[in-house]
Amino acid sequence: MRLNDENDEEEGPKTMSHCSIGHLQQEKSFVIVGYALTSKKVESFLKPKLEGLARNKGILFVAIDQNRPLSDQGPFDIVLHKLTGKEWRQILEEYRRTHPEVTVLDPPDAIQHLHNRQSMLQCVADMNLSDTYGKVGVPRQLVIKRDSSSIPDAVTKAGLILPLVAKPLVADGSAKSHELSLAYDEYSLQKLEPPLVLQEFVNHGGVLFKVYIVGEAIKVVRRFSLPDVTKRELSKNAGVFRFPRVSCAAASADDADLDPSVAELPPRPLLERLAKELRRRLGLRLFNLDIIREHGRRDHFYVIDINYFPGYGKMPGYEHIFTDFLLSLVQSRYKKRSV
Ligand SMILES: O=P(O)(O)O[C@@H]1[C@@H](OP(=O)(O)O)[C@H](OP(=O)(O)O)[C@H](O)[C@H](OP(=O)(O)O)[C@H]1OP(=O)(O)O
Ligand SMILES: Nc1ncnc2c1ncn2[C@@H]1O[C@H](COP(=O)(O)OP(=O)(O)O)[C@@H](O)[C@H]1O
Ligand SMILES: [Mg+2]
Ligand SMILES: [Mg+2]
Repeated sequence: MRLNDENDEEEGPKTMSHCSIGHLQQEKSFVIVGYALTSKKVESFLKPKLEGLARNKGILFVAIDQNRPLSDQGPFDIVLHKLTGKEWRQILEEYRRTHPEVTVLDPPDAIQHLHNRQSMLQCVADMNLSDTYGKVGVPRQLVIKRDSSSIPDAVTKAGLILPLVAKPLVADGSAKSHELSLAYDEYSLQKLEPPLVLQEFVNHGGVLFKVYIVGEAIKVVRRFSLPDVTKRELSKNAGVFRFPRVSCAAASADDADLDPSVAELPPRPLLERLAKELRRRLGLRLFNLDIIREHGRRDHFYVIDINYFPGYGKMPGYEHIFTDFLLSLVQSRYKKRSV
């Protein structure tokens, strides 16, 4: 059943009462997706084109009111969320327990796993993926929990090779969690505030691959990244340098005139294996990976970052991919029920 025609595609969201949502869900088999997102995320993700296409496919997005009990809202088929805080996590866990019929995208404890830059990459390290298409690993890294004066010794003991990228251990989406630095010598790292992850910087030709995952769908785009650090630069420089959010701020590198050996996308079968295994190990369906290729080694890849519910608004064709995914969730639930 279609609620509106193609011309209505650009229309904005509708506010609905509990009663009218229930009516739409039951009578016209609409899929009701409750969402709890920041206003920034609503703007970048829930664009009129997505909402219009969704409505034409029988999906309605309904804002969750955080000031009212979740159980009093809906009924929802799917809950889509990206909010932080212990209180919200508890609300969601309780809701999942009392509403097993609702798909919560994604489970809070699985998301929590990505909020620490050590546990985030552990699954990739454990997989140790290596096949005819290539090798996927993580850069060598060291966690400094406290006492910045111990850093030079710890770096020497661990045998980490400079330069190092210093990243806040916590990756909770706050501005602070994105304040990264590049260190040319280990002594200067004493200036930084633990808890930190110190990661070997891998030269990768200044381009990274953003691998977006939406359920079983995978989409890869190129982004500009930090330039390579030469041996000469390393020997001439000392200190730690804060760097801005390069990949986020930079324009897409998809249309740039790049060296083909740098621009070549990672092999599709390798990404498919990686995504499938990570979906299973992480228990997540909505995430992206930042992947780099070691400069000059065609089939050596490193995952450097994993983000929950990333900026899908920048993923080409996300409206179709996302709505198909939402429908597939409901269909697989329906199939399970009727077995
Ligand atoms: O806002 P956007 O569209 O830039 O999305 C951010 C992502 O950008 P990208 O997917 O790389 O384009 C961004 O990815 P990167 O940090 O660039 O790797 C994060 O996923 C960010 O979420 P959080 O701050 O880590 O919770 C994302 O921010 P939120 O939109 O989730 O706040
Ligand atoms: N080990 C690394 N080697 C080379 N460049 C890196 C490395 N780690 C991070 N970077 C660069 O720093 C950027 C931000 O790091 P990332 O771990 O993705 O943090 P954030 O979660 O803030 O996006 C990356 O997009 C990439 O350009
Ligand atoms: Mg990143
Ligand atoms: Mg990140």
